[in-house]
Amino acid sequence: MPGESHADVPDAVPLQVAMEASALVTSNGHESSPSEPAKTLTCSECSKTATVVCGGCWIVGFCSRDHQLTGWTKHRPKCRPWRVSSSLDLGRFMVATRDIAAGEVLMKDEPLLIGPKMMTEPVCLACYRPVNGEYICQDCGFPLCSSDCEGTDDHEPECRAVQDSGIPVKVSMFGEVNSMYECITPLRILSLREKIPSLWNKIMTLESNCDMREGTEVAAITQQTVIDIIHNRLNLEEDYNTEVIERVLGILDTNAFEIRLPDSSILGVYQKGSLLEHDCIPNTHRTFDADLNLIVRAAVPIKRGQHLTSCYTESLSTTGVRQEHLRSTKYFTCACKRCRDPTELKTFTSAMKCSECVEKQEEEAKQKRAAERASRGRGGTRGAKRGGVASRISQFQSGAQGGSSISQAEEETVKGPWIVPQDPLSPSSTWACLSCGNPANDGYPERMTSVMQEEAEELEEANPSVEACESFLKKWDNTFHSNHATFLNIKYVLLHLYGSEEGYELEEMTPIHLARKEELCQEVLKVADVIQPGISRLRGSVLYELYQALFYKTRALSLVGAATSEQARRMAMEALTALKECARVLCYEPEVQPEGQLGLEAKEEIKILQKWIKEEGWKY
Ligand SMILES: C[S@@+](CC[C@H](N)C(=O)[O-])C[C@H]1O[C@@H](n2cnc3c(N)ncnc32)[C@H](O)[C@@H]1O
Repeated sequence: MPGESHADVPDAVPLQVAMEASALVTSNGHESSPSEPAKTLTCSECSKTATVVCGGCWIVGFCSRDHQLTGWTKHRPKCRPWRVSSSLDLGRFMVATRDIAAGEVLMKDEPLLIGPKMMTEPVCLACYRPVNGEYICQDCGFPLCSSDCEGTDDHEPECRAVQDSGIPVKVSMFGEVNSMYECITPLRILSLREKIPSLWNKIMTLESNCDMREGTEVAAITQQTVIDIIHNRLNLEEDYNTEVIERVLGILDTNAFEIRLPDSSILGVYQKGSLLEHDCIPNTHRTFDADLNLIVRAAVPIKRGQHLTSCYTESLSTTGVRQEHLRSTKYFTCACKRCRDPTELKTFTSAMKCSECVEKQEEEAKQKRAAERASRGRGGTRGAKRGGVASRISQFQSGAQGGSSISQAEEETVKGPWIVPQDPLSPSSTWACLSCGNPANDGYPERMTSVMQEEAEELEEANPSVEACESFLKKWDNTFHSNHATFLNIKYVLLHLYGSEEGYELEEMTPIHLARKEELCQEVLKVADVIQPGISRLRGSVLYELYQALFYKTRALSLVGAATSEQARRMAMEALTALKECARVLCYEPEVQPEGQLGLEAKEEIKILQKWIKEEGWKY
């Protein structure tokens, strides 16, 4: 159109280039290739033979750049770098139609419906802040935060249903899960059938897994709670039969996203977002904006033809836990490359230690040390052994020179003394040691893992301290791999406590404690880089802590003259690299979230750190 700005119109890609890339994708053997632009592709403006395709989607053709520009207003709402495909195994899924850069927005999706979580403590049914019963809705009795939240559209369905039942709700326990809330989000969906049929129809297109859900424990539990409340407490049996409620429950189980708000979490149902396939190593990253739109970005570069994936489960958990969660709530067995590999891509996040092999290795190491001592006694280097603090500080300095305290982990091979499931996709798999091949006793890994897991949960709930976390790790160190998911969760807590707990404030921390903080950050990051690569909140928040550990370490060692200026410069540059990566990774997080705030702080601190490095006189 004359005078219209074309600043946001994607490039025109010559048809030949698009076709060659398409052939490349197919010949590279990616799981699925995008629909190749047909040789007879026509211009979507004038129907002449196309010579270019839109560089935003690589799907729609034009005869010229001019027609691409004139057609942009029409094409723009549909222009996206992915298309929907389907298969028998996966149902519908999304495939990249062109190469996508990390950070690129793949979709912005408005919520079809928002509601409280099924298992929630009482929250305001309009703004979702936790409530204490001081204010209740005059019409239905559900607690709200104030009169401002009364009469909102969101709260209308349950409010009307309770009013029609003639018996107001009475919530008397606060701060703990209340079963009355389980029916609210399902009821909000059900009410759309009459109120907004177009929205209802969209929600009904989502996968419900109803046939798989039937007869399961999850279905039995919801029968007792949700269906009973809707039928018997709210007298809505004639409006909503069991079948339709179960379908809605299935849709919620399968598709609802949990949205973190500053003081609570809620559920959101999204149409496009629901088509993302699961992978335990996702290639997309999601956030929610202030209007609760779902924003999905590429977490890593994505190649044309690759599926777009998201992680439906807790990625910092063992294969057994992830598989069980996916089977019982999403009704499929994940066969991603992490799940299929007993070592989980050498992260060993489910592995136990084989005590016999460890003892054997320790004995061999002892004999090797003794032999070395004997050879030193015959004229080798004298006084090489330095114990305790001195050795930790020297380790700490060598870290600054490019060595790493986790180099042992670097050398880990799939032949280590690690007990892993032989068939990780089977819940009844046998476990065996990768080194000696001996199988573990039946059920032993599962029992030990759940005992440790329970203890870790108690620890996390009890406001843990540095001391408590360290003794937990020490207690289980002989039984589990140091990258076990439960260890990593405790290490994540611990690396934050070093630097914040009273007595461990950053300014006060000893070099040894700073070294420990750095070591913990490196250990968690090393796994996070594999299981949550690229743009990830986990990586971002650990990188910030790593920057702090490195910065204070540099300062502490420089102050006491324990680092040469070259070493100090190198450590400071490492701190700067961690900080820059942290800012890059967290720049997409909403400001209302702690990670968003951390990203902003990181951005500011980059300038301060650069100034400091300059003032210290180190070149960079
Ligand atoms: C949120 S939906 C994804 C969209 C869905 N495929 C559809 O057609 O509507 C989740 C469901 O998709 C299927 N699914 C997603 N990821 C999968 C995967 N990695 N392997 C097998 N099935 C998967 C499962 O049926 C799962 O319950």
